[in-house]
Amino acid sequence: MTIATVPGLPAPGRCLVMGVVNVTPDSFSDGGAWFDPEKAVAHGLDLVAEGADIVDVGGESTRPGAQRVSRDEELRRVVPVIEALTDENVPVSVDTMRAEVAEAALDVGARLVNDVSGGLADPQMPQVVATAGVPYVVMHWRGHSHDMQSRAVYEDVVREVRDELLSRVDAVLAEGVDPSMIVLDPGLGFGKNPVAGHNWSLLAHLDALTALGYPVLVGGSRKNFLTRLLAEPDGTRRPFLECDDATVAVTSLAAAAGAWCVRVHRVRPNADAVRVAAAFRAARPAD
Ligand SMILES: Nc1nc2ncc(COP(=O)(O)O)nc2c(=O)[nH]1
Repeated sequence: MTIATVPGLPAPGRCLVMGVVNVTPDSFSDGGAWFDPEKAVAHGLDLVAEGADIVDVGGESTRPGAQRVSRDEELRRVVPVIEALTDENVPVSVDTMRAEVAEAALDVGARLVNDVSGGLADPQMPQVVATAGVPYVVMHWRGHSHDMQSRAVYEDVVREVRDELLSRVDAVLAEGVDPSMIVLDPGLGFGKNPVAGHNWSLLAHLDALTALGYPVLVGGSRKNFLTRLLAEPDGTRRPFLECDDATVAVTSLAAAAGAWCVRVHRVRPNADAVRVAAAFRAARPAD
């Protein structure tokens, strides 16, 4: 059982750990903590010291209901942070839906483009990625945050997410993106109804995506499906910042199921979890 690799990124024989640096005032679980560029850079370096293989830098909150930030504001937020981190040889991915932001990030050394819209938000994105020849995360997405939850309706969420991702893959391949550079992501929390269990269905059937032959990235860290699962008997939701232990459990499950990478806010415990999962997978006969 090998975990797929992506050229130009670490291939340590285990699930990778992508540490999150949101340079935003309003991301759902850590909004504002790293809005100051110096704090953002220091946090990124801390995440690498804790074991992050990649640092994901984003400047636009994608929490449900969020309004978009301007291109110029997004550029102002992420480019200096990415440049400072790449100057320290940190492998950085840029979390953006905008081709111009991706281009600017690649120009200052970002090594991967993480596009939550899978190329739907900006038709120029696939060409930017194809020209740069860098890994491209194509996440399942059904529209911008302000109304994405209205689209969280499925007959069969696993089949529909798989099929919609494959149609995005066809679209970006047609724009010249190299198939070896594509990473798929089920988009946990994006246009998925936590009450309907969509996120758990996708996690429990990750093989529907890993079987397609592309590396799979899973981003479940601190998300609503966890705050709901861990709610008090009276329904009071677990605070986001108290969902890091549950996130580690999700990491273990995803990595054991063959995920290429997990995207997390707390790195150290998840870096341990992917090593546990690698030992577990190595002890099982090849699937
Ligand atoms: N590829 C990928 N990127 C993402 N970017 C942001 C968020 C939202 O979480 P955050 O606001 O805590 O960063 N989730 C994902 C995700 O699940 N997958």
